[in-house]
Amino acid sequence: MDDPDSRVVSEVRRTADAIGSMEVRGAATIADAAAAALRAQAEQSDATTAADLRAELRAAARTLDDTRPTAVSLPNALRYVLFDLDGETVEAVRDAAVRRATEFCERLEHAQTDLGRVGANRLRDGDTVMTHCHSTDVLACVEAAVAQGKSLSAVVKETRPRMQGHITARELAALGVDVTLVVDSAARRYLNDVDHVLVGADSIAADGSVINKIGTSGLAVNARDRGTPVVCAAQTIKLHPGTLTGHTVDIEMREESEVIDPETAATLGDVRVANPAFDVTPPRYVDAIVTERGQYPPESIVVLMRELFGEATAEPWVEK
Ligand SMILES: O=C(COP(=O)(O)O)[C@H](O)[C@H](O)COP(=O)(O)O
Repeated sequence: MDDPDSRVVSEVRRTADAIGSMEVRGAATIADAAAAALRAQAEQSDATTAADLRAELRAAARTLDDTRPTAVSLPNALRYVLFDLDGETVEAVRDAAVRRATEFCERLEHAQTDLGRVGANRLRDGDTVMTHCHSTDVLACVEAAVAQGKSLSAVVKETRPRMQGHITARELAALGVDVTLVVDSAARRYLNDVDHVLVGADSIAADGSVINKIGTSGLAVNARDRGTPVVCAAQTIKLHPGTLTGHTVDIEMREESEVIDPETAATLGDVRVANPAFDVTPPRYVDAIVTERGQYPPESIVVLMRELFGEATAEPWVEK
């Protein structure tokens, strides 16, 4: 067979480009798109042997995995779809991949709904939350609380440099939440007025650290100083199995041009621009991690991780 990389279908390449350019963004949305892309690879492949189709699916998974490094939901999605493709015919492998991908996307949706119900229990009628970036898991909590008849307000950080706070503000306002948008540096000023800081996660490490949009850790430290509880809404797809065996989470560095346009940068002289996309909030600054399986103090998340992953962190798209 020719090089399996050359047989990756255009839908997979388009999805990979969309994830890399952040047209598709946010950990859960990325996972959903990646699973759907693998399904497309299985459906559209013209491989003639089961081994060829498996090699193609692995190549597609590598293409998707090479896009953004921090959200573990992406490799977790790929791992889920490629878990058990041992069939002896093309049809058997195709059916298994399509079934696993479909199942993954359905589970993701249900998990978010269940997580929303768990998170909503923390929110009381009349509460104000502060958000950072845009997280569909956070939105699910607020949406469930609103569905329970609670009236909520939100202070929304705009989240430089990509301004995902604008998406959050729009979506919360559409739910009927009373929204105040603030610049990131105004967050501390408003922490006395809020009842909860509510953030999402791209990865959760075995020690309970929360890896989320840059600025989360500073917000959490300030919240602790003010006595405001910090809650992280994260489906179990955000649990990072590699951290069980001591690996750290790779923090994505993005383009300078997201921070400052090249013309303005040129007027500054010899200045370097750094643009880390995520940071690590240590568990001592996080009060609870809300998952679809209930709420956990960050220090006990490792128990759930062992239950879900065992000690196995094999990556089936890496050729052995
Ligand atoms: O940090 C971000 C998004 O960063 P980016 O915009 O760089 O992808 C979100 O808080 C998490 O991904 C969780 O999102 P969700 O709850 O939707 O999975």
